[in-house]
Formats: sequence, C-alpha cells, structure tokens
Amino acid sequence: MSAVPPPGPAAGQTPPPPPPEPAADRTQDREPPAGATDPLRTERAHLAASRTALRAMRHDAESLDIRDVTANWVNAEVLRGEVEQRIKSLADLVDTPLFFGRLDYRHPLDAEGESGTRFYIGRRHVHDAEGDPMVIDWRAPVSQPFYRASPSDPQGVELRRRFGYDGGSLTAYEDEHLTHLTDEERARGAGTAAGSALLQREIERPRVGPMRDIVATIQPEQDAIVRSPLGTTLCVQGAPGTGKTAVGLHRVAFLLYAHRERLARSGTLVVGPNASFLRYIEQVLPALGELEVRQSTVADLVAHVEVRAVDPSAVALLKGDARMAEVLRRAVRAGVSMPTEPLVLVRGSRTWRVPAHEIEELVRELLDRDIRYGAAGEALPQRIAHAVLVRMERSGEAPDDRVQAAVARSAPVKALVKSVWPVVDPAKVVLRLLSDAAFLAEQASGVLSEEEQRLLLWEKPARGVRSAKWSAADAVLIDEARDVVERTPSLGHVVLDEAQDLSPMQYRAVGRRCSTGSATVLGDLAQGTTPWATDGWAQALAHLGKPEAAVSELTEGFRVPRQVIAYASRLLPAIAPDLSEATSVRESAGSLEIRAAASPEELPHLAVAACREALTHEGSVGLIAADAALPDLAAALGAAGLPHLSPGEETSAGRRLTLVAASLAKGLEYDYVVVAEPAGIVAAEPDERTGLRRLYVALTRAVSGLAVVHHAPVPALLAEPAATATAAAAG
Ligand SMILES: Nc1ncnc2c1ncn2[C@@H]1O[C@H](COP(=O)(O)OP(=O)(O)OP(=O)(O)O)[C@@H](O)[C@H]1O
Repeated sequence: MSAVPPPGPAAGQTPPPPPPEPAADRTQDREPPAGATDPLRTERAHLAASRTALRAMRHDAESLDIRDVTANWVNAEVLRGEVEQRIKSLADLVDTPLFFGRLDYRHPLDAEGESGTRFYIGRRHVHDAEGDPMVIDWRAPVSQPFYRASPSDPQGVELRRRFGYDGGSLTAYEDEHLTHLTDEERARGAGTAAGSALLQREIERPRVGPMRDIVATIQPEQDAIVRSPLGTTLCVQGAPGTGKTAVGLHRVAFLLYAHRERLARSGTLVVGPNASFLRYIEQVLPALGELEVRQSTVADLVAHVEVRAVDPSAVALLKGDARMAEVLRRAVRAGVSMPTEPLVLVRGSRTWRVPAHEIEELVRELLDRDIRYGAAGEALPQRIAHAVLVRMERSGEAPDDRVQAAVARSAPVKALVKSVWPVVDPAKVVLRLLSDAAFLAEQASGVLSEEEQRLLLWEKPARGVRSAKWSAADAVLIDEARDVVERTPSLGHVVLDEAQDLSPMQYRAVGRRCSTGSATVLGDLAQGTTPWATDGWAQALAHLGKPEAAVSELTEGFRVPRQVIAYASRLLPAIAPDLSEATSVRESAGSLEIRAAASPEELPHLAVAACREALTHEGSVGLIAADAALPDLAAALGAAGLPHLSPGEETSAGRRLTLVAASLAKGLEYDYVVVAEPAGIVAAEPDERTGLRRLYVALTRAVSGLAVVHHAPVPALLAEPAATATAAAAG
C-alpha cells in the first residue's frame, strides 16, 4: 500500500509531491503455502473463463435468427435494433475490467435466481453455457453489499475482495474479512475509504481524457443515493469533488437497470451547465452500457427561439423570478373574451340558438378549471355542441355522438370558439408582454411593481418573433408560456447537475420535464455564480415542483487534496457561511504554491512557467483565468511554444494543457491547476460574493496541485490563515 506522505510545509512553499506509488499487489510477492493455490492465479483463471463466456454470449446474440419471430417489417426493424444494441453491449473491452470485486457470502443466497455463495461483481452480467452467473451486474441486489457492507454491518458477507488492474490485466487484490478482520486488515483500516489502497490508487490516477465511471469504488454514502428508488426525488448538496456528478450519472444507470422498460418508454435526461461540461461527462454512461440517456443544457431544453441578446443582470434576475409564471399565465389567458352574440346554427330546416350568457358560463367554467389553455380550447366546441344537443333532445330529436361531433366541427361553432378562445402563440405572448407597456401593466398588476415592469420592457419593441432579440431568460419565459398552453411531456427521471445556478423559472422549466417522474438534484450552494443562484435547497425544490424531496449531503472529497481544499475553504465564510469545509479522502496532501509577479507584464510569463512546470508531471493541466484575460494568456502560451486546448476538447497524453475561462470551469478537473490573477476573476463578476464564489470554483478544480500566480493582491480571505478568516467573518 502506498505510504501516507508526511504533511507538507505551509502554503507557498510546497513542491509538487512525487507521483503516487501503485497499490501493492498483495499476492505476487508472496509464495502460496505448499499445497495451497495461488489466489491471483485462480482469479485470473476466472477472468479468462468469464471472457470466454462473454464471447459465447456475444456469439449467441450475433447468430440470432429473427426471421421466424417477426410478423412484419416494423417489428423486424425494432427487434433488429435491439439485437444490435445487445451485441454492442456484449463487447469485451480489453482495457475495461470485466469484474472488479468479489463477495463471499456466509450462507448460500437465492436472491433473484442468484443462488450460491460467491459472486464476482462487474459492469455487466455474464453467465456460462448453463446460465449460471460468472459475473453479476454491479446494480443487482446481490451486489449491493459490495458497496455498503462494513465490519460493523457485514450484511452476510464474509469476504469482500477488490481487484486491481493494469489495463486489462488483473494484477492485485485486496481483502476485507468483514466478519473477522485479520490483524493486517485492522492495521491498514480495512472497511474504510482511507484503508483501501486500490481506492487510493483509483482516485490518484492521472485525469487525462474525459470523466470516468467510479463503479468499482462507489462509497457507501454515494451508494445510498445511487440506489434510491425511482419514485424518490433527491437533492444532494456537496462540496467540490465529492462525486455529485459521478453519483448522478450512476443513479441513472442504476434506475435504467432496475426499471428498464418503464424508463425506456418515458426517457431519462441529464442536465448540465454548458456544452463543454456535457462533452466531459458524455462517456460515463456509455461506459456503463447505457447509450440512451439524453444530455442537455437548460438552454437547449428551452431553445424555442434563437437567443441573440444578453440581459443586464437586474433584468435577467427579474425574468427568472417565479412571479413571472403568474404574469405569463394571465397573459396567455388574456385573449379569452366573453361572447356578445348568441350562437346561431342552422341544421336542415331547423335553427338552433344558444344565448351568449350560456356560452359565457361554459367559458368561465373552463377558465376556472385547472387545465391547459389548449386543452380547454379544444373542449369548448364540444361543450357548445352539447348545449345544442340538449336543445335538440328537448324538442324531440334523438341526436347521437356523430351529431355532436358534427355540430362541434360546424362553421358557426368554430368561428365562435376562434373569437372567444383564440389560439395562442406562446412566443407572441411573451413578445407582446415585453413590448406593450399597457398589456404588461394589465397582466402584471399586483404582481410586479411599476419599476419592475419598466425593467422588463424592451427599449425598442420587437416587430416579430423571428426578428426579436431574445435573451436566454426570454426563452425560459416562452417555455413557461408554452406549458400554460400545452402540458410539457414528462420524462421518467431527470438528473440536474450544478443546480445551484438555476433561476426559479429555470427550475420550473426542468420541473415540468419530470412532473410525473423523479429527479436527482445536485449542487453546491458555495459554487452558485449566477445573480439568481439559489440560497437554499428548500426554495429550489419548491420551484422544481418537488417540495417533498429530501436533501442529503456528500462530505468526502475525492478530487481536491487536503492542502488545496483547506486553502480554497478560507473563502467559505464569505460565500456560504453555513457550509463546512469538505474533507479529502486523498492520501496526498497535494501541492500548493502562490507566486507573486513583480509587474502586470510579468504575470503571463509566470503563468506560462507554472504551466510548464506542471507539465513535467503526469496528467492534465488547466490554466484558469478571468474570461477577459484569456487572449493575453493564449498569446503568452503561443509565444512560449506551449499548445493548448479549450474546455470540452479531449485531453490526451500528447495534449494535456487546457486554457479555461473561469466562467466555464465549473464541474471540470485537472491534475494540476494554475489560477492566474484571482483578483481579476473576482472583479469580473457583478458583486464580490459572486466573484469569490467564481474563484472558489476555479481553485477547487485541482486534483494534485494548485499554483496561484498573481500581481494584484489576492483576496484578503485567501491571504489570511483560516482561523483569522473565520474570526473576521464572525466579527
Ligand atoms: N467513489 C469514488 N471513487 C473514485 N473516484 C471518485 C469517487 N467519487 C468521485 N470520484 C472522482 O472524484 C472526482 C470528482 O467527482 P465529481 O466531478 O463527480 O464531483 P462533484 O461533486 O460533481 O464536483 P464539483 O462540485 O466540482 O462539480 C471525479 O474525478 C470522480 O471520478
């Protein structure tokens, strides 16, 4: 097992630590006692046999003949698609371990047909020719104790074995005798995250390439979220690097396993903050065999118009306010008018009349009912036709359903409905609200103040939906108006990542996409960087339409090393005083270095030097700075002959340096991070708290080392030791 390095010297002086040692192979150095078998050899044999079994399963799927079972072309296509999907999912990826754990139960189990005492846990189910399991899917109930059992609660498990791989080769294993820890296991702290060399090795692995799955090392507090039932909406607050994104993605994979058919019908969605973040996470679910989960930003969800303008923050804040929902509801329904003339309908030799007051009653009844504007508009002709039919019956006729349908479709009824309950274009309603002061005043009366109404109005009224200069917040308003007209279809499950940044109106937009399903809401209040960032999860969940959802907290940090998280957490008193500092489960304290430039001109050179130094280590490097500073830094990197990538472009062994705008850093991580001019990152935001939060995000992207280069003084809280900072905030 790699040794825990001694605590490093104070901030500003720590050199980067040496790369971590690989986890010790617990068997290779030891000769098995005479007569005993070598466990590693036995496990490798099981791996080889499982691979053979998987190949056979794939071969079976490839040779399936579907001609006899498909009655028609459409069925055949659907079935062919399913078979192809299955063949794809049965691929044996050489570098992906087929199993990563083993459980030996004390007594034979017979859960879900899995009888036996020994189970190998892997990414997918593999069975032999007789149908007996060789590898069990990590999501199966039998696998759960692999993640949850502990010496204090063994859950029937005698031995938990974790496997270590190099590429596809099984090279190590680590045991925990849960019912009776051996002295060696007790000494290393088996059963805890810190006591597992394999977990440590996994979280120390350099971060080149896109985000990886964590299926072999999910921790108990994470597993509790991953396996919570489909009907439950959960909100997870967690400090940077506690695995919120990872947990959200694994929860979708788990739910798809447990409720495949239902979710295949209703659909699943992952919502992330921006396109580069989505590119970073996009391979996690496919690696877990889940190819059908849609990923989107909130902006993509509501892309009903082309967004070409940016609102000043006060305007965006107001447009994101939940009170806008009431204004929009009124505005959509504002077109409804009461009839002034009776309905006159001629059928054959008879003329039928329904007086205006009776139609008015029907209209009022529909207005009072909690149904969508469009559905009510479709119901009205039927209601009017019914009133005509009652008259026909009263005069001795016996009209049937066909007559009612014909009356509902007749020209006079259509004309009447068109005038009293006109069809509404949601974008036009919003356009009118933002252009027409009198219309806005009418709809916003008692909801928005006059000053707020003035803020909303466009300086130059737009002429049409296509030419209007819509902002991102306007698109959300249009989405809300659309939902007043027609119910937005609900998906089965939505994962909402970086949720702290959503406005109430954006929560509503996401909420209507899971109105009959459930959600996993992930976020960190300390990382809220929009003017409308949420102050508390209770309000956020209420806007999402899930006020009953439980809020849980993830506390163990897997990304940011101790020294770096302690440094960044000095900002907490100013950015989220109620939150406590995250812990770090990483053995290495990480490196932290603060360097001051003598002049503004020297700063880019210092940043380049820090990047060059970081590149001497394994793994990815991120240079993060205020958005406006990027051109200078890009030029300095270019002049120094250091090529760089942009966020979302995949890092590889040969291309490891990414230049990151602070506004895009959220959710990303790099082995070594260089933050250039913290004061510039803070100053770029509209207020100091948001600025310090943006800086907190930037500082917490580091996996192994952080270098801060500055010319302007760093924010006071960072300059002070943590104890003084807390005292200052309290005072
Ligand atoms: N149980 C685990 N085992 C191994 N690695 C883990 C585990 N949990 C999380 N990680 C790793 O820690 C890193 C941080 O995880 P993730 O990005 O999900 O955190 P987060 O809470 O969403 O962070 P942020 O708030 O900064 O967005 C990732 O590299 C992830 O793979």
